[in-house]
Amino acid sequence: MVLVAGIDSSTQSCKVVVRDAESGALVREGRASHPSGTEVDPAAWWAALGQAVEAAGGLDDVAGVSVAAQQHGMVCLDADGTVVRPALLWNDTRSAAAATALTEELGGPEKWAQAVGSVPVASLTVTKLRWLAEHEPENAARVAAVCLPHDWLTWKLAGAPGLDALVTDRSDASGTGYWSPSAGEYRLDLLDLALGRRPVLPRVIGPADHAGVTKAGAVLGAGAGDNAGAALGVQVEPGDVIVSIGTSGTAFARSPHPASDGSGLVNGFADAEGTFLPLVCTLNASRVLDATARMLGVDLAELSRLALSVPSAEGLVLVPYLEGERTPNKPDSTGALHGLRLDTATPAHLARAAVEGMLCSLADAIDALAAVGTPMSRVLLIGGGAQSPAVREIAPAVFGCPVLVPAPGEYVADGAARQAAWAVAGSASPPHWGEALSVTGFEAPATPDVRAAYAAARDLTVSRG
Ligand SMILES: Nc1ncnc2c1ncn2[C@@H]1O[C@H](COP(=O)(O)OP(=O)(O)O)[C@@H](O)[C@H]1O
Ligand SMILES: O=C(CO)[C@@H](O)[C@H](O)COP(=O)(O)O
Repeated sequence: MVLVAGIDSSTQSCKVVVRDAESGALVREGRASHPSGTEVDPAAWWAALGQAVEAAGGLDDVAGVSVAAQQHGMVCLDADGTVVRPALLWNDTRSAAAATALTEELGGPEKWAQAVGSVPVASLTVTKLRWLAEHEPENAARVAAVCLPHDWLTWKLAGAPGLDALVTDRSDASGTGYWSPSAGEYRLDLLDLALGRRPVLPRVIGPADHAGVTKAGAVLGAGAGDNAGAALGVQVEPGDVIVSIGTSGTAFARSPHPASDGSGLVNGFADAEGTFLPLVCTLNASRVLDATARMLGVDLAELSRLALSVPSAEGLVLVPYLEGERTPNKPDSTGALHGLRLDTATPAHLARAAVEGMLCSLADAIDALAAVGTPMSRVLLIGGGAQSPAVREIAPAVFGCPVLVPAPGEYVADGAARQAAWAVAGSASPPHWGEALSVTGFEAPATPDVRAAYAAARDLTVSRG
């Protein structure tokens, strides 16, 4: 049996799956936690990857490995390949003012959407480089190469062979803000605009190309951004919209055409199969449930039970912008509770409002995807938050359509493993694994009143000052 491994280095943890390259059958798996915070020393990801690999029984017997990871994080290397400063993650909002300035300097949001498919917000790497140039000029001067979390981990797995060996893939390059998905080329002028010069950038290789070999001789795949990895892992079909509830909330679909949305709501990313992946991303998803459970002094299972113990939050609205927000672009916002009455001041109503508020922000994300013409025939719910019974049952009511939940799994790591199998096989398209995706369907009458109450409340927030 030929084995392949897939790695998901996500915001909260590192997950490794080892699968049969031909059938896709799961052979073994492992995971390890990442530190919290919005800036992280990449060494912590490398240590977690080592632990997760060990928990998965090692990689000495695999023929191929690919890494998918959280997108956008700025990893700066000096001329010796040493990390210059802790990586600024996708959910770090300190570069919000840089995003506004860059947007104006190029001539407005529409110009950026045309240039690179996305309008700068604090999440995009290009804004983090501008922040570095302005706030840490000494560190900026030491930067010899800039890469992303998955690029850096792939390079480490290859033995960190020199800056010229850095590679990335289309999906993650498309989240930098200096690579054009429609042209398939870096926009070095935008790198100049942000940083004032042009450090080494990873070479962008094709979806089934080889990024090198590991010490043990396994082929390294190109890797991917985690959402593109999930699309590969779910074996997404035309018309599928994937909604992922992890640290980030995302809604995305594969598309044959690049997206360009001057409103900034939709990111016109590339996917990991040679086409495109229009995507909307929020900063507040599963952690809204974690935080509400903490406030109520209960675990996630009890939070879910409480949320389902009342038929509605009865006008209580939780605006979920606890980390500020990316979509809509409100980096300085805070969360809020509106409509509180004596009779709704109960743990059950608060639990319900948290689930509904988080889902309403994702319903807005689905609407934004629809507004750029994304075909939608079914909605699939994945990510850690999709394990919550309350999320599964309330999502179809808030989204106003049936929701399918695939069997629990590590779909990002699975996508990376499928890419590794593709790289090993050298075939024209990725291998088809197994039967049709096993899903459970959830349906509920639509609750437009919940969306309306949320729409009336979502802008009523105070800034974090
Ligand atoms: N049963 C559950 N109910 C609600 N949330 C859950 C449940 N199980 C896991 N989660 C949430 O999933 C999140 C982690 O999901 P994951 O998709 O791995 O995130 P990331 O990819 O951002 O690291 C955590 O915030 C955790 O609270
Ligand atoms: O910024 C984005 C997508 O644009 C996020 O989706 C990150 O890629 C982090 O993903 P998770 O760790 O939450 O899965």
